[in-house]
Amino acid sequence: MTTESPWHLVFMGVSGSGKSTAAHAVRDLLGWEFAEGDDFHPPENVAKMASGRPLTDADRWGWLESLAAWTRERDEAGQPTLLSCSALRRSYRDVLRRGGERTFFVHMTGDKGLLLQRMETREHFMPSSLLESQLDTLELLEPDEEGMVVNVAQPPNRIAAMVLARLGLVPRA
Ligand SMILES: Nc1ncnc2c1ncn2[C@@H]1O[C@H](COP(=O)(O)OP(=O)(O)OP(=O)(O)O)[C@@H](O)[C@H]1O
Ligand SMILES: O=C(O)[C@H](O)[C@@H](O)[C@H](O)[C@H](O)CO
Repeated sequence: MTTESPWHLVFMGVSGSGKSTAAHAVRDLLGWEFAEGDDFHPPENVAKMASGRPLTDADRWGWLESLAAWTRERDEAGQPTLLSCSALRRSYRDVLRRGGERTFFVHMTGDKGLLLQRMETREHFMPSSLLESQLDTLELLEPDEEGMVVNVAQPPNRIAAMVLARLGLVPRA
């Protein structure tokens, strides 16, 4: 009997696009282990963003590697995962795909006005002034990348249901 590789769902998109919220909603349905990408940033990265300066590729590589390593560890143990990570560029997603064969990206999108409004009404180290550079850096999923696009202007439980339906996953009892 062959065992299929576990799924690794990465909720991607610019800051404030609702990655963590959607991932939590999916976790509530599936019970899979979840990692918040922001928690893996070294303190220098967080300090840089908090001071209103965007990260560079060089700032991001080590962080992405640590996320791929977290995923890979679980992949080898046969465990599916959920991760929130901006994964803005194709090359960043290439690193994350090393975490496991069945990596699937859920790209959270929304109008800039809505994202700004949501960023401004939450407590977070990321200033809304960085949204512009996040949008400039973003590279959309390419046709050969496994994933889907979801508009964040709908309730988290509906987003979660769409993700499960797309992958044929069934909520735990
Ligand atoms: N589907 C939704 N409906 C209503 N509000 C939402 C939705 N998704 C997220 N929000 C709100 O928008 C804000 C940003 O959401 P969230 O923290 O999940 O985004 P994020 O992409 O993980 O952000 P970051 O990458 O900056 O940490 C939060 O205040 C959250 O409650
Ligand atoms: O690649 C990046 O620039 C970072 O991941 C940011 O996106 C933040 O970590 C996150 O969005 C914080 O809110």
